[in-house]
Amino acid sequence: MWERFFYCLKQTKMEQIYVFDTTLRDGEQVPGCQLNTLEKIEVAKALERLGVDVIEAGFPVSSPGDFKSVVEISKAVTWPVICALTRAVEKDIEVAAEALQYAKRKRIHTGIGTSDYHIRYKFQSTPEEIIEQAVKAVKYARRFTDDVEFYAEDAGRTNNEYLARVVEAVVKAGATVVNIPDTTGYCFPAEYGAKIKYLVDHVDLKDAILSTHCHQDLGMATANTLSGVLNGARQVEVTLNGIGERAGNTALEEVVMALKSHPEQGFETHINTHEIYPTSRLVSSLMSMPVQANKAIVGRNAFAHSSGIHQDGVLKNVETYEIINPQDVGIRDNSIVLTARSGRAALKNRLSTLGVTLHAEELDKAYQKFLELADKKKNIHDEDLLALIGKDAEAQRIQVEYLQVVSGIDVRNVASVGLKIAGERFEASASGNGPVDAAIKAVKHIIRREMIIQEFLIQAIDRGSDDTGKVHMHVEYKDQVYYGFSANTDIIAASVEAFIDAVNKFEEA
Ligand SMILES: CC(=O)SCCNC(=O)CCNC(=O)[C@H](O)C(C)(C)COP(=O)(O)OP(=O)(O)OC[C@H]1O[C@@H](n2cnc3c(N)ncnc32)[C@H](O)[C@@H]1OP(=O)(O)O
Ligand SMILES: CC(C)C(=O)C(=O)O
Ligand SMILES: [Mg+2]
Repeated sequence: MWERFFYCLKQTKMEQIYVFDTTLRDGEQVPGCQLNTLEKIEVAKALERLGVDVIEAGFPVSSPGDFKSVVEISKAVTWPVICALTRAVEKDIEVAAEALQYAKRKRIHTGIGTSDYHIRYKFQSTPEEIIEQAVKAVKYARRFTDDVEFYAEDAGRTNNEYLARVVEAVVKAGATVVNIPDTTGYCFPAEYGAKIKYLVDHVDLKDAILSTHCHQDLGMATANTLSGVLNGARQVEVTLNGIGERAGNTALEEVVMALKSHPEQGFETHINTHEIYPTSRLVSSLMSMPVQANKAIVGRNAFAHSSGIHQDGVLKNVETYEIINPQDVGIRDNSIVLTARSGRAALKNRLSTLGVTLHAEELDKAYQKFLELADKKKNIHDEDLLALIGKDAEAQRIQVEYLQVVSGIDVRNVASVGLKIAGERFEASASGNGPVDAAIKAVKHIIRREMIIQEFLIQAIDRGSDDTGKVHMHVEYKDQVYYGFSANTDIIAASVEAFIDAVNKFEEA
């Protein structure tokens, strides 16, 4: 890694790769992913924070809703270029220009299919007529803006010689970006790279740049995009989480992090990578498109280590198994997931974060118990561990038998608690300013000591409303502070248990 870093320092200049995000156009073509205008504005603003250069906001002629969204996004967003898609049809171009009227910087993206499949079957046309229509469309679009991008749909399956003629013609007509889509995700990386190189070598591109737009039908979208960049493309068309038609588009996060992780290749983008994960989450939740757990960069497991050898390595030095710092993409931490494939190092580390230090022999014993449990249970949580090493409720002098709480808005918060102390049962009720206050007061009616809660921290372990809440508590008694801990999906129960955990410590002392 250092070698790459020093190589990079020696490089005089990194080349800029422009990031063209089409989450709101190609991504939104996915059934079930349609967003309303307000949601699109929210995504557009997130894309602006992320630092994309171009936002493809929609296809205005396709519906009044899409038209309105392009208008509103144009008003809401300041920095990125706002782009609208059209066919090589005058009406589409006029409507796009109208939708873009409020954009601070606007681009019309027009184009037509150039492969034999499209020319013969879709248009029943000829290669010469298609070039004519393409040129006409670009010239027409230039009447409304001098930022015109042309797409040669199905360029991936278009003969290179003919494609070069199309590109030459549209650049002469005024296109400043020419998009070479692998619309069907058919190309091999070397083939796609060679296509871009052929165009770079055979077309005068001093007034235009080439763009990649790759699809994922064979799982090669990112590889093809990078191959395009290495061979001369200077814009990449991508979507968050790789969403898009059929199997999807190239994922923004993959290309950006691949370029960032390989500075020796000499490319940079304007992306603020810390915004990648929050933007990915936003897109996933608004579009109701879950991200697969093993998705590169943004999947739940992308930085999770579950096998013992990996966990041991990561704990010694995270670079043994991580090529990206999760914080660089906006993920707070890497996670060590305890499973039957974990080793002693991971177990020891997790126990120490719970305030438990074990000697080698104790650790061996705990590890055997841990393996037995892990063979039965998929993931081992903190409360499982505490129970495992003997901090289970059964072993404590004071145990919570039951807890019942009534709380809510505009009701009195009351709690009833049953405790078992040295085998004998005690019950009490109390009210408080909240459910936790009521429950702790009820406990204090039973255990009549001068106890003061000094610190009280509730944390979610993972995420989601079904998550386990961890409670850490410092309870002062007779000028000494005792630590209490519990984890429970019910945070009120966890709070009472943590309090009792601390009380047990001074009762035992
Ligand atoms: C690869 C891509 O992602 S391309 C973008 C895909 N996105 C969309 O299709 C957006 C949603 N589409 C729509 O709302 C509609 O299809 C519209 C408004 C664009 C067109 O609707 P309609 O006029 O009803 O046409 P329809 O969808 O049935 O057929 C498409 C027509 O456009 C023509 N066409 C397709 N692409 C192009 C193009 N790039 N340039 C010129 N004409 C084109 C087709 O040949 C067909 O023409 P025909 O009816 O003369 O055979
Ligand atoms: C409209 C074009 C750019 C497209 O999405 C494709 O060819 O995949
Ligand atoms: Mg596409």
